[in-house]
Amino acid sequence: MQTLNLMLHPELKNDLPEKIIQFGEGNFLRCFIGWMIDRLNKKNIFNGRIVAVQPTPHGRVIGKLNAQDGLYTTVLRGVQNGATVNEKEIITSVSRGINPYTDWQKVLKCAEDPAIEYVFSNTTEAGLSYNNEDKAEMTPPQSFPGKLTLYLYHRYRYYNGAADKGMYIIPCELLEDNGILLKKLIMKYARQWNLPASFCEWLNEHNKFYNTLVDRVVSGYPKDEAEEFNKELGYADELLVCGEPFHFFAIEGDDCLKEKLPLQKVGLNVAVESDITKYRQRKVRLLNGGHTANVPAAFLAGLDTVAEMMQDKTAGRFACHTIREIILPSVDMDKKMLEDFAEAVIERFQNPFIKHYLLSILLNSTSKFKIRVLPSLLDYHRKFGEFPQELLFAFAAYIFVYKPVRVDKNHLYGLRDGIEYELTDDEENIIKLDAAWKLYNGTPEGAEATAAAVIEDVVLWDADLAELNIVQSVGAYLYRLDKEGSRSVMESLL
Ligand SMILES: NC(=O)C1=CN([C@@H]2O[C@H](COP(=O)(O)OP(=O)(O)OC[C@H]3O[C@@H](n4cnc5c(N)ncnc54)[C@H](O)[C@@H]3O)[C@@H](O)[C@H]2O)C=CC1
Ligand SMILES: O=P(O)(O)OC[C@H]1O[C@](O)(CO)[C@@H](O)[C@@H]1O
Repeated sequence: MQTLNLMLHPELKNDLPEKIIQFGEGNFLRCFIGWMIDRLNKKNIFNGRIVAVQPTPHGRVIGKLNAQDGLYTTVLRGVQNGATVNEKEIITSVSRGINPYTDWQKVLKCAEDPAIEYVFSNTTEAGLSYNNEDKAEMTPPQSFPGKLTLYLYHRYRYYNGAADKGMYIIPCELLEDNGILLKKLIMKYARQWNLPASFCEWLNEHNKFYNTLVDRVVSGYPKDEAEEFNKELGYADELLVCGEPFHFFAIEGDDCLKEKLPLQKVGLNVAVESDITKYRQRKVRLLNGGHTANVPAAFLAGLDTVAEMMQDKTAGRFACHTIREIILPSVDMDKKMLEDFAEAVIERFQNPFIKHYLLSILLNSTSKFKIRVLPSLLDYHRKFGEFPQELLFAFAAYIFVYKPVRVDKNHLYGLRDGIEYELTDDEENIIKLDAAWKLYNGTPEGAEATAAAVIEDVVLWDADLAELNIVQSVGAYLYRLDKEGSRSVMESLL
């Protein structure tokens, strides 16, 4: 089988100028930014390509990307507005990849190119951070913000701080106020490395950092189906990336960016607005909260993926009910906007092509519960004067998955149907949950003591939940989970 490249598909060659430098070459960026820029180019709008830079020394993508002349395939599969979507497309918006650990000068050369005005990134949440060991003399520094500092400093010097040579910097890492954070990190490097104050002024005045929120589930390379894809497409593509049709990109920005990068013009689901808080809240509460409120109970009921959860007669109905009837009304936002988003989330969760494991979602459940579910529990009470039983049960189900058979630092091992499973969370959280479960002696009083130890821990929740008087109810659900099992409790709540 031949590999996808320009020899195989010479008609895909284009000579569009490079306009974007992108830190990251992972699945998400290829199926989101690369795909969006391709959409623009195919409509003759942006007419520019992306240079992708590998963020860590251990990348395996750049070699393949260059061997394929920057080409790769996106496969978007799922149900959207009731209709089945199955779109396969060769993306031609990436010109080349650079490994900065062997070719740092090539990266700096891009900083000299006046046409390259945009920076995109997705280096995972871990990548948007400061590394004390980074030095200005390194070629390159380890961290992404360190690399970008030197990149921008090179551009600043090359153009003598020209006002019109600043960059549009659009990080896509899933962190609140990611643009502000990236700018802070760059400023910190500039100070730490004693770069001139005039460089910081240039950064401040002539470069724009945007906060964003990205949303699309990208499952990556379809290992189990690679053979079938190769046969169907007529070539082998090691960078083939699968994702869902749904996509949403919110950018906290102005009309200037809307005009320069007119993503909406080609029908992309993009919002460029002065405040993106509502989009973040909508996603965190309904999509991520929809996961965290339902996944522990579904996992305890013996299910393994989100699609399985949604197909299950009990867990699926329970998840839809919790999202539509409990979480949604708790959020203060335009009702129609929330309803549309909730229906889209339910459809996305039902996507049979995406294998999203419940155990992956259970990662760091304590902080997830605090940020994603607790606000819905509290807001519902504030608005309707009572606590929703579904979320009290969700609280109990979260505590129940942490019932340990043993713990090891930041890992906790539980037992489901006689088989061990592994959860990962902060070590301090694991210690607390482990200690709370030591209070359970198989009685309703023991379950209440366990619930109290978790709920009344002010550090876990950054709040004093004792005054809510929910311990008794959560304790009772905990006891029922132990005696009846998750499925039976869910059924009783429907
Ligand atoms: N796959 C998805 O559905 C979505 C993923 N995301 C986020 O995007 C990020 C990347 O996901 P994928 O592209 O699916 O994964 P991937 O494994 O394909 O790509 C990961 C990328 O991050 C870089 N990276 C990893 N650790 C790093 C570090 N410590 N410092 C700097 N760079 C680092 C890698 O070099 C690579 O470029 C994740 O943090 C994820 O939360 C966001 C929305 C959807
Ligand atoms: O609820 P979790 O575990 O964060 O998973 C959320 C999923 O939704 C996304 O936030 C979609 O944008 C992805 O990062 C992830 O695949």
